[in-house]
Amino acid sequence: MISAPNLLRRGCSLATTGLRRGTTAANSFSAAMTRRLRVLVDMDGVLADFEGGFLKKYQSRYPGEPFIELEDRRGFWVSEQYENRKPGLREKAISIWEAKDFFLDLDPIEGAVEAVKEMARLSNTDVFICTSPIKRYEYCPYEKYAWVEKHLGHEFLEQIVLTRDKTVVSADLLIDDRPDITGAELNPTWEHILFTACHNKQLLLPLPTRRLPSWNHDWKGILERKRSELNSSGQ
Ligand SMILES: Cc1cn([C@H]2C[C@H](OP(=O)(O)O)[C@@H](CO)O2)c(=O)[nH]c1=O
Ligand SMILES: [Mg+2]
Ligand SMILES: [Mg+2]
Repeated sequence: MISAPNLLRRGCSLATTGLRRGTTAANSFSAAMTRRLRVLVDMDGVLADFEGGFLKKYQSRYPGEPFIELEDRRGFWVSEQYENRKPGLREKAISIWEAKDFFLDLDPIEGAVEAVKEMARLSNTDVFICTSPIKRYEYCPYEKYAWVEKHLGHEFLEQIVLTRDKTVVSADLLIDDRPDITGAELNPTWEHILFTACHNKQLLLPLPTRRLPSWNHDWKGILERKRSELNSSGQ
């Protein structure tokens, strides 16, 4: 059994106050406390349609160049597959997401806005949007904030975590379309849930990686399973 001070340190909230007579302090504390679930939700490829937005702007800027249909996309990096298709396309691809308004104009992924708003309303649940800016920083960081305000509302600006290294952010779950998420922390606290995207749909995942195929699938079930795992392991 974890001690009450320990539970407090782990971020539990007091659901009720006061100890009832006839119960031990430890029992009262564990009954009265609820462990909050912290979920990181990635932005590009999970909330914002990076791949669809890229293809649309690429085709209109470079109408004479070959392009890759979304169903034929393979590998996380768009620029690598374009360069393999035709040498020189790497720079053209990069020019698309480095341009002004690329990140701001991205359409929301189907069901994402409703799902994340609903997730944030769940009790004992904290949701953060955890997203990596590109290193050309003229537009991208600003536009990511502006996108969140436009689609999720002003209050969601409190929930943004901008980082190039998601492994140093502590949480219970990270819902992200990138298959290989590595960084300075070799043992991130979160469990990665791979959000299915055109570039990762054919990948065979190393066990025990789990997928969320879309926002129309049972994301609540994934959160509830995690919540009960954490409760039963006493974390
Ligand atoms: C270059 C590139 C970036 N991105 C996204 C991932 C990062 O956002 P996010 O962490 O929100 O998924 C961001 C910077 O690399 O752009 C792709 O999804 N595919 C790409 O090919
Ligand atoms: Mg992503
Ligand atoms: Mg909540």
